[in-house]
Amino acid sequence: MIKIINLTKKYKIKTGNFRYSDFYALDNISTIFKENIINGITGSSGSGKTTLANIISGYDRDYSGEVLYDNSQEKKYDYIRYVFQDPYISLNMVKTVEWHIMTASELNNVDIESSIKKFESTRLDYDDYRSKYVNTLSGGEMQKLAFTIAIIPDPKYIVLDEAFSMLDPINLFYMLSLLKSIRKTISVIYIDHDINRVAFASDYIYILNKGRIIEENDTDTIMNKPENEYTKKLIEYSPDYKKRI
Ligand SMILES: Nc1ncnc2c1ncn2[C@@H]1O[C@H](COP(=O)(O)OP(=O)(O)OP(=O)(O)O)[C@@H](O)[C@H]1O
Repeated sequence: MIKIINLTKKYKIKTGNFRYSDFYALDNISTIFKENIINGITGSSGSGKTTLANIISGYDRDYSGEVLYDNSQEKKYDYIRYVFQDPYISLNMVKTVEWHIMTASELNNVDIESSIKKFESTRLDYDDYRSKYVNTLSGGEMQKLAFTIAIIPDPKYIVLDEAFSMLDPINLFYMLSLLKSIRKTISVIYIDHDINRVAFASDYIYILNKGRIIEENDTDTIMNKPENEYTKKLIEYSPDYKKRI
């Protein structure tokens, strides 16, 4: 279980000559991200989703408040893995798919066969892709490879920050279904600015607005009986063919 207590991330913003003001990207938030489910986080652009992902994954340690992993401030090496929206960050463009799968397997002491199975669970055929260089893959294929590498060590949690943003609806459906099938072994924190996609994938939803969790609840309650006006607006404005302008 990941627990955050009074988590605050503050930036100093320059407002003039020698004048600064505080900007709270995360403003005193406390919650729990449960195990064995898909925890969905959504909210508008700039609401703090990536800031939160960076902190809980351990990439950003400059914050106040606490992040506890199974009630401890320290987390084991393979406790949590992070998949960024931009696959260029985690992949080596001049290496092959095979190099990535082999390297991730060796580094994590995982047998290659099981890593290949994970690659193929994303609906890409290993023999077709193994000798391809990453810089020849499509954006969606790169995102699938980045996802595979993150799940190779079987982490307890995986954080996906808009990690499937380059996939077409059919491949997105497959990947979200894959998340549902692995959530009992790898708990998921799924971040997406589209509330419909989050609702499709998640068991439980957190709504972020201006650095605060303004509402959290199980998916059906959030979508059918939202309490907060901002949540209602997110649902209302989400693209829907029947409401087209
Ligand atoms: N280095 C920084 N200095 C000042 N402000 C920052 C810095 N990094 C992020 N912010 C601000 O923090 C807020 C939260 O940013 P964050 O990237 O977490 O938003 P987000 O919800 O992930 O947005 P998006 O969906 O657009 O990616 C934004 O208003 C952003 O401008």
